Amino acid sequence: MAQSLLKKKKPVMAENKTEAKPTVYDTKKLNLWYGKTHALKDIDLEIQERSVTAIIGPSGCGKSTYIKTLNRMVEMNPEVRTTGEVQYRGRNIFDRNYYVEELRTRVGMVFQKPNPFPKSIFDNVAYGPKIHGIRDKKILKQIVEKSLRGAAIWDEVKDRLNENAYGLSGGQQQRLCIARCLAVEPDVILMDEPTSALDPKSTLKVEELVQDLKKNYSIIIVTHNMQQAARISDKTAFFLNGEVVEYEDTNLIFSNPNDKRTEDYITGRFG
Ligand SMILES: Nc1ncnc2c1ncn2[C@@H]1O[C@H](COP(=O)(O)OP(=O)(O)OP(=O)(O)O)[C@@H](O)[C@H]1O
Repeated sequence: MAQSLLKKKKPVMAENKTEAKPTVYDTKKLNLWYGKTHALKDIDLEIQERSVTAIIGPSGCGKSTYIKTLNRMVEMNPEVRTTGEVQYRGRNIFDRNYYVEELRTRVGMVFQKPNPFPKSIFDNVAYGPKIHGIRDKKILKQIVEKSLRGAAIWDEVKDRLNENAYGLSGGQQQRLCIARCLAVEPDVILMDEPTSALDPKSTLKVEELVQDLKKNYSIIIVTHNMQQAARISDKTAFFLNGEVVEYEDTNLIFSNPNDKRTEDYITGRFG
């Protein structure tokens, strides 16, 4: 499949490495069980701010579970048990006195299938700020415009803000969901296969948007599409059977992987 992604092996030069940025998430020896299923095993990952981190790996290897742990969404399942730490900006999110609401305000999420609310385009974006107590119509208008511009969809919807969001195309709905995320000014955006339900043109738009958003946000994206990981991410983590096999600068992982299993996966030998 992705043979072309793996260029001829070259010795790795230190200067090929991207410069380290401050850490936003530091996962230490994270283990997670769904009942008896051990889905995440001793995950150690340090994620840098204002960059795009791709999580790749075959189906069932724990990618979604990992990112749903970062905003504690996994906890909605009463069977889930975790050990280890996930530090967000230096604080363990599993600490008893860590408010999950606070975490979710800082960490937004975009899902595989666009999931706008059955409301107008305007109300979809204004929803979060309203929940946070913003009532002033002028301020809400400003937030909505800024968020829609930030999600590169303003020009397409500015004349139909009061129309139902369900009238938008799938790609537009996904960018609207990104705008809804931006409206509460998050720090991190988690994306779980955000383009898998989109056509190639909409996929390209979302990929361009992700590249643009990383100037201001830290983005962690699960993707099955290795070309996409290679195109848009700075670092890539390759998961297999609940473990991180390799975590490296994306250009290195796709040109000179350290582990044979990574090489086999990115060249399409399995998965
Ligand atoms: N709600 C759940 N209850 C029980 N087991 C689960 C649950 N969700 C996931 N699992 C199991 O945890 C493991 C990891 O699943 P996860 O969905 O995180 O993988 P994934 O890499 O995101 O897969 P895919 O690419 O197919 O979405 C799998 O063995 C899966 O069967």
